[in-house]
Amino acid sequence: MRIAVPNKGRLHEPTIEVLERAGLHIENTADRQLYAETVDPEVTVLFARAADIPEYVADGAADVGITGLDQARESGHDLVDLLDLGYGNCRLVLAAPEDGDITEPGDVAGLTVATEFPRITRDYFDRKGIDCEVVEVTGATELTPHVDMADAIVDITSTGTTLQVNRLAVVDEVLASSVRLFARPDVADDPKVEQVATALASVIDAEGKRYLMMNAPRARLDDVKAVLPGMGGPTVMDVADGDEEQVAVHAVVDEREVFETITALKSVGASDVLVTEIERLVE
Ligand SMILES: Nc1ncnc2c1ncn2[C@@H]1O[C@H](COP(=O)(O)OP(=O)(O)OP(=O)(O)O)[C@@H](O)[C@H]1O
Ligand SMILES: O=P(O)(O)OC[C@H]1O[C@H](OP(=O)(O)OP(=O)(O)O)[C@H](O)[C@@H]1O
Ligand SMILES: [Mg+2]
Repeated sequence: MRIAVPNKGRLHEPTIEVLERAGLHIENTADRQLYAETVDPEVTVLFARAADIPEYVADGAADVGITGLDQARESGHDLVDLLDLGYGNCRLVLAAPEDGDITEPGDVAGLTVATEFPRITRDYFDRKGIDCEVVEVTGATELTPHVDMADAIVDITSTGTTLQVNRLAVVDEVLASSVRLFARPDVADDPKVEQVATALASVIDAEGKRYLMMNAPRARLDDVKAVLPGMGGPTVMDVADGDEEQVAVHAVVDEREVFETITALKSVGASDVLVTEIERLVE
């Protein structure tokens, strides 16, 4: 099975990291190599531009691909969105000069909109029944309203800095995007594809979770359990050195609850509390 992943740009590093954490270690990647093997002999990685990945998957050059939802939509290919990987979060927005007359989508009627996403943009205006001209550019879209190339743009924003620097204001949201695992419809149910999706999901599910280990007085076990918000019940084990009074307790806790939980645990007699990260969580 082949997975297409971004070869450069902002999605490259986090994608490699999530694959590594899912246990799909990539072997001997010389920079800019097109293909790489993984520790799983059945899984090969194909490096491609984020924008080309939907095409690679649709054509069968790869079976699944990791890229932004914006890229999948722009490609127009029918792909199955298997999993949200939770990074590359951004919005495609309609934006126009701050001090101009465009304050709602309808104001663009009869005018020109520049974008790197012509298909998404045309679909958006078609759905709204707004007639405007869409011109495709390949970068620096934010400049076009200032050089009389366009009246408005449809472009990616996340922090809003680029729009602000270019004195553009958001008029409407066109699409909320994040990085997804996509499959070609004919392989979406393939056991190997499901195995990869499960492994990647386990990484996402482990994020923001911590594993707590502690000793607790056996007599206060119910109090200890009561303050552990964890998933399901905690694991309780006898302590090996034969101290009958103490048990070892392990639990998975939301990262945001760790601080309060430790305070509460101490107050019910827990000691030697260890907090560790979780690499994967297969539910
Ligand atoms: N500012 C941003 N914040 C979050 N996600 C973003 C942002 N810009 C782009 N993305 C996401 O990353 C994807 C690829 O963008 P990126 O800039 O990494 O690639 P690129 O511009 O195609 O790179 P290159 O031009 O170097 O090939 C976008 O399609 C979008 O899903
Ligand atoms: O809201 P912001 O946080 O400012 O992010 C938005 C900017 O990020 C992307 O550009 P990128 O940095 O990928 O540069 P590029 O145009 O070279 O792809 C996008 O094309 C916007 O220009
Ligand atoms: Mg970019």
